[in-house]
Amino acid sequence: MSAAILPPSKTQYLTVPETAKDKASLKSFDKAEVAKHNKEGDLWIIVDTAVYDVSKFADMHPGGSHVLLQVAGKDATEAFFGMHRSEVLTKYSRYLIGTIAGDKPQIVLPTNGTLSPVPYAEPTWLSEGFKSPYYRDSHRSLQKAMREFVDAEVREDAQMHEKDGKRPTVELVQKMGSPDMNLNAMRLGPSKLLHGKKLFGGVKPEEFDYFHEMIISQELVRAGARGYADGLQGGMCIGLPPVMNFGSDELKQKVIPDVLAGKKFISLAITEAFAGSDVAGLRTTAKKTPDGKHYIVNGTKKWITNGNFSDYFSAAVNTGNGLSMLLIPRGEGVETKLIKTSYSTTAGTAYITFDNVKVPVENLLGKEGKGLFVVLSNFNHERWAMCCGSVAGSRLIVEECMRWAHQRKVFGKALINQPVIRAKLAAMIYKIEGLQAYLENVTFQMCHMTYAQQADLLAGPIGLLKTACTRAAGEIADDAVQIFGGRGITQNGMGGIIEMFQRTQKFDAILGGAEEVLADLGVRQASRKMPKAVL
Ligand code: HEM
Repeated sequence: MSAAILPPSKTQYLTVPETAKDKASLKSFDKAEVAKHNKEGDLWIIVDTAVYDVSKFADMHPGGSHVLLQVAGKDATEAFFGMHRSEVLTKYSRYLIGTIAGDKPQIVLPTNGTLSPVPYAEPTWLSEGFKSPYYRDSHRSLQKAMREFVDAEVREDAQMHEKDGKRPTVELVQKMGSPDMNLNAMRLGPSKLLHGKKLFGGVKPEEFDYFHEMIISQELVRAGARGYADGLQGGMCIGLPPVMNFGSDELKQKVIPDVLAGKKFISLAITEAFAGSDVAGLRTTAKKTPDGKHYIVNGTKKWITNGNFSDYFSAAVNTGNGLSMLLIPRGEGVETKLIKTSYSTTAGTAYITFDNVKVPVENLLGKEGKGLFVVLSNFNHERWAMCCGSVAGSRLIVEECMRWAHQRKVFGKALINQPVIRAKLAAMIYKIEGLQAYLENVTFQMCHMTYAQQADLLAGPIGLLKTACTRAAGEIADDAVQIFGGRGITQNGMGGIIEMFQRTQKFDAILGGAEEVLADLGVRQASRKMPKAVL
């Protein structure tokens, strides 16, 4: 891998008046003119040199009209930024009527695709002045394209469905799967599926590596909706690889193109109420019919991501001679119902019952009784992908805390002036910086190892990395809530992202292998490689 050392993509920021839809209609006022509009029904305020006529809005203001009347006709900048995210200004720009003549706005807002200027909000390789040996031009162009795509097309859908609990918009998934983007296929890592395809961000199929995949995962996290992140093809990322790697050619032909195009949906159905990480304890059975042409499947599955809207289930079943993997299409005898978990039902997390489901033997994935191998074969990749998301999620929290610590004033000064707050920020920062470096090292190894080498050498390190990520996420969530106070446990407003994170960070500590199991795996693997000679 060549060490391309390029400057990060340019950032672009606009002042609030510059983002107004109808800039031409904005007028120029002096402060004395604004001061005249200081009562109910005629209420103007100034926020960062922009003048808002909130006369009609006052009664609808979620914080009440009283607080607005207190600053009527005045500069309310400080009061405003103690209570709101800056995005509120663009969302309500319809009340913007002008600017204060001669004053220069201080607040700037990012345009779509922009890198954050907040220190530690971006990984080192995207921070101005820093270098990294891992990333080439194609990584940078993909990152830029992904950031723009998430800002322009994913975030709104994510925020809407995180709240209403409905599945991610199918048209968006189909767009991601279109021949112009092929983003769904890219989310499955470097594979034959990419050959000859046009890839998003101008990446050439032959240069696509795990760093590209990491960029996709980390950028999607910036939509700030944990349930939605799993809802948006989380099932495909783990449910399709068993078909890709162990299905017959006919099965692949039938299933893969439709799933990648977003016409059909798939999930991985392993866990049961009876068994989570203990895969050997599964009770779903598949018995062959006397003519040997079908399996009859009976049993249940629980916590199946995307299960509620999936057309296919890559399911672990007991075939009497051990565990086997079977692709079960939705049909007679398959029932799914939503489970309400701590995150949004947009993820489609389901409880599934298989009641005498007839499945053709051709749907067997791999060999009968050798399903454990199929299950294990994608575990490293799945866990590594979860690490990518977890680190990016934690980083988003650091960004939020940095902003808030500088914005929020208590006891007459900004929070950042309190040593106890700085100590919490320091602990957050060194955790994410350490974890991103750890992740990049593991990713680099993945890029340079065969599949067999990865299985031999990386299962332990990835298990430990995932444990480190999720332990850190727990501590970061805890510190973030303390920094945000009541807002950290309130879903709307300033602390919304913190609240979401503290409520959902545990998903990564449980899904894809429980934290304790993976930590133990890491040490057991190391122990197995311990040379006798040094004892
Ligand atoms: C252009 C002017 C304003 C707009 C469009 C606006 C909009 C909003 C919105 C959308 C919320 C809901 C929470 C959120 O999404 O952040 C809110 C809450 C609130 N606003 Fe405003 N606001 C404005 C000005 C002000 C000013 C000047 C003050 C104080 C003097 C204020 C005080 C509050 C308070 C106290 C809350 C409740 C916060 C909480 O529950 O923690 N607002 N405002």
